[in-house]
Amino acid sequence: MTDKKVIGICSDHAGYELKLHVIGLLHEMGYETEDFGCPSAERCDYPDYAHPMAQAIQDGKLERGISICGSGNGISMVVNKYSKLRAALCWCVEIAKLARQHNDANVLSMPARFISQEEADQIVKAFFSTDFEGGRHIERINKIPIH
Ligand SMILES: O=C(CO)[C@H](O)[C@H](O)[C@H](O)COP(=O)(O)O
Repeated sequence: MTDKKVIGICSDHAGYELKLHVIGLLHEMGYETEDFGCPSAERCDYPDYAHPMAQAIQDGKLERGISICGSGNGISMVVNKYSKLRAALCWCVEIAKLARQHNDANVLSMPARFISQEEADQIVKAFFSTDFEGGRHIERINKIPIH
C-alpha cells in the first residue's frame, strides 16, 4: 500500500546538501520523507542509494521519489532501469511541469551542481503540484517499458 504523503529521496555526495535542503522543503509542504541515503557528503556511488529507492517505488511501497546527483544524469540512469519508474531530469520549472503533464514522471531528478537551492525549491513545488494530462500521453508512456 502506498502513502502519497511519503516521498522517497536519494542522492550521492554531490547531491547531499541539496537533498537535506529539499527534505526541509518537503516537510514544510506537508510531506513525510524516506531518505535512502547517502548519509553524508563523503564521496560515494549513486547506484548504492538509487537502487533501494527505485525498488521501493517499483514494489508499490512508495508512489514518488526524488533523486539528486551532480548532473542528475547518473542517478536518473539507475532509476530508469525499473519498468514502473519514470525519472525526469529537471533543471527549470517549465521542464518539471512538462515532466508531470506529458510524462507522468514519478521521480524528480535534479542536478545539484547546476541549480541553486532557490531554483530547486521552485522545481520541487512545480513537480508536486502539477497533474498528468492523460489523453494522448497515456499510450506513449505505456509504450516506454520493454516487455
Ligand atoms: O553520475 C554523475 C554524472 O552523471 C553525477 O553527477 C555524480 O554526482 C558525479 O559523477 C560525481 O562526481 P565526483 O567527481 O565523483 O564528485
